[in-house]
Amino acid sequence: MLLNDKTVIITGASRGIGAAAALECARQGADLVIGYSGSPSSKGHVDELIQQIEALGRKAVAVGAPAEDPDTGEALVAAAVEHFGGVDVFVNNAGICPFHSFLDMPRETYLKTVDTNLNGAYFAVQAAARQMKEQGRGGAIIAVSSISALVGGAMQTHYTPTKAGLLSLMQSCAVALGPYGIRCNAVLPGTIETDINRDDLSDDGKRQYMESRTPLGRLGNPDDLAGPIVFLASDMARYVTGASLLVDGGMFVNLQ
Ligand SMILES: NC(=O)C1=CN([C@@H]2O[C@H](COP(=O)(O)OP(=O)(O)OC[C@H]3O[C@@H](n4cnc5c(N)ncnc54)[C@H](OP(=O)(O)O)[C@@H]3O)[C@@H](O)[C@H]2O)C=CC1
Ligand SMILES: C[C@H](O)[C@@H]1OC(=O)[C@H](O)[C@@H]1O
Repeated sequence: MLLNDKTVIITGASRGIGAAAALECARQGADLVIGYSGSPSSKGHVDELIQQIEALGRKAVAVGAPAEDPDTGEALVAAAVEHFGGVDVFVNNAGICPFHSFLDMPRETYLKTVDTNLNGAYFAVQAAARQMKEQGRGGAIIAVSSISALVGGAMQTHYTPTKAGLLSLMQSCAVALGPYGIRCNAVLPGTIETDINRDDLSDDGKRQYMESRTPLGRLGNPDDLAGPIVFLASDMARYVTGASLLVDGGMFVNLQ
C-alpha cells in the first residue's frame, strides 16, 4: 500500500486518465476527492467511480466545479478537509484539447483552453499548497502536463503552451514549496486513448501515424498513467521534486 490512509484530490477524475489514477490511488489505500466539471452528463461516470472506490474499501466524494474558476481549488480542498481531515496529494489533471488550426483560432477557444488547463490549475495548486503548509506534514503535487510541453502541434497552438506552462509551474513550485516538504512534479503523457482524442484518432491515417511513432508499438491507455502518478505521489519518490516523467511509449525520443 503506497498511499495508505492518504487523502488524494484529483481534478478531471470522472473519466480517462484521472479516473484510472483515482482507482489506483484507492487500491493503494487512499481516500479520494473526485473533481469534475459538474456536467450532468458526467455524473453517471462519477457515481460509478465512487462505487468502484468504495468496493475497494476506501471513501470518495465528488466536487463538480469548473476547473477554469479560480475558486474551484478552494472548493476541492474544503471537501477534502471536511470529509477526510486534510489533503496529502493534489493531482491537477483536468484539461481540454479542442483541436483547431492557428490562423483562424476563435478567441474564445484559446481563452477557454488556457483558463481550463493553466489558469485554473495555478489557483488550485495554490489552494492545495496552502492547506499542505498549514497541516505541516508536507505533501505531493502532480500536474498532468504532456509530451506537448516539449513539442508542437499545428492544431494545438492554444493547448501546447498550457502544457509547457504546467511543467514550468511544477518546476517553480518545487522551489517555492520545497521548504515545506511539498514535492511538485509533472507527468508527460504521450498519446493516450481517451475521450479527449476520440474524434482525432477516428482518422485511420492519423491513428496509424501516431502508432508508428511509438517504439512500444501501441498508443497508451489511461491505466498506463496510474502507476507513474502513484509513484510520484508516494514516499517511493520522497527525494523527487521538480522532475518531469515522460509516459509516452518512447514517442518523444523517436526521431529516426
Ligand atoms: N489523452 C491524451 O493523449 C493526453 C492527455 N493529456 C492530459 O491529460 C489530462 C486528462 O485528459 P484525458 O483523460 O485524456 O481526457 P478526458 O477527456 O478523458 O477527461 C478529461 C477530464 O477533465 C475534466 N474536465 C474537462 N473540462 C473541465 C472543466 N472545464 N472543469 C473541470 N473538469 C473538466 C473532465 O470532466 P467532465 O467529465 O466533467 O467533463 C474529465 O474528467 C488532460 O489535462 C490532458 O491534457 C496529456 C497528454 C496526452
Ligand atoms: C489530445 C492529444 O491527442 C494528446 O494530448 C496531448 O497532450 C498530446 O498531444 C496527445 O497527442
